[in-house]
Amino acid sequence: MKSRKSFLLHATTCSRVAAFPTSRAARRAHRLSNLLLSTSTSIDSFNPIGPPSILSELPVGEIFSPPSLHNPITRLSQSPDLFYIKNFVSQVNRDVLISAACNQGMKAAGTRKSESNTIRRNSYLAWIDPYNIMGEHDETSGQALDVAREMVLQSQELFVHEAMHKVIQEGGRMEYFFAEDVQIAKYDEGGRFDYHHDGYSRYLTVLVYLNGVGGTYFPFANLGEVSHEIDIATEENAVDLARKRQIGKDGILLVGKEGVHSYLSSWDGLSSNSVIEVEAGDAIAFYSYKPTGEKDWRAVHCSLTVPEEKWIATCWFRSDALTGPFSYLKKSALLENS
Ligand SMILES: O=C(O)CCC(=O)C(=O)O
Ligand SMILES: [Fe+2]
Repeated sequence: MKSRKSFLLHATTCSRVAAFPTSRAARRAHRLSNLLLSTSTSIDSFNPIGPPSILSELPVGEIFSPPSLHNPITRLSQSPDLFYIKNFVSQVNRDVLISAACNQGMKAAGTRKSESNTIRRNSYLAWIDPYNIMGEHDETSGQALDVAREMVLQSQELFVHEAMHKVIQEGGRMEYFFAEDVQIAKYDEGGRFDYHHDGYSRYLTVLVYLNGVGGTYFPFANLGEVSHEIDIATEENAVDLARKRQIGKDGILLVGKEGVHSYLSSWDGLSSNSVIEVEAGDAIAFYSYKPTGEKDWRAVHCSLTVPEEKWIATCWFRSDALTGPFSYLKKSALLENS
């Protein structure tokens, strides 16, 4: 159980290590101890870079139907947090995104770590800026902007924690997150994206299957609260541990029209909880950081080698403040002001 005692422990540890001016830190510590007496929300259970309250309380396997949307959301995993959204983007809108990406000319995918890519194979990218800052577009890309903007707004409404938007003064708003441009990715037959963490302060990912081909695999999904080697892993051994997991038995594999046989050589040990069927337009949302602001290696995932052309659209939400070195203190401040 997360107790008040553990709150105290963290609060003291943080103020000792952080290079904040002492007087300010002392005032903060004082306010934090008052807070401790006045609220039942503990710093450990408060996670603004996790799901909003309504979703964080949803048990694994249960469905939530948001009033504003016809699309039910199912929780697939807790720790790492992973959700599945039925029919998130309509066929017309999916076609718009694909056409706009083709018109733009897709570029072979690199990663920030290397241009000559070894972790991605046969995959191509285009980016759509929902706010069209560059200002020029033809008709197809004009429609794609609207679709991308809708996707970002819906995603943030459903999956960004309420504490990440603050009203600062009457009418004023402060946001502790930002959305990247929407990425459209295409994999040719034989394409894949090896195990990775989405990284770079990307704490929330919303990924839409545009043509009904899946292949996304989360090797550590549903590990639950039990501690595991992955919790003390470094980036390199997180990938090694991921490779030891058994697809179809451990974690969760999202499979589309290509069928589960595309990824499994044998049906032995196949567990029905470990395979989720997706259709074109469905989406997943997952969170990649721990409440402390450190990377959560449980969120490592990949796209397995796909047997046919695959299209996805992805929106990443970032928070430099809450995933940076002082994230814990900033989180405390958010809790204090909430
Ligand atoms: O293609 C997929 O299923 C996963 C893609 C992914 O993990 C990424 O783009 O970061
Ligand atoms: Fe990813």
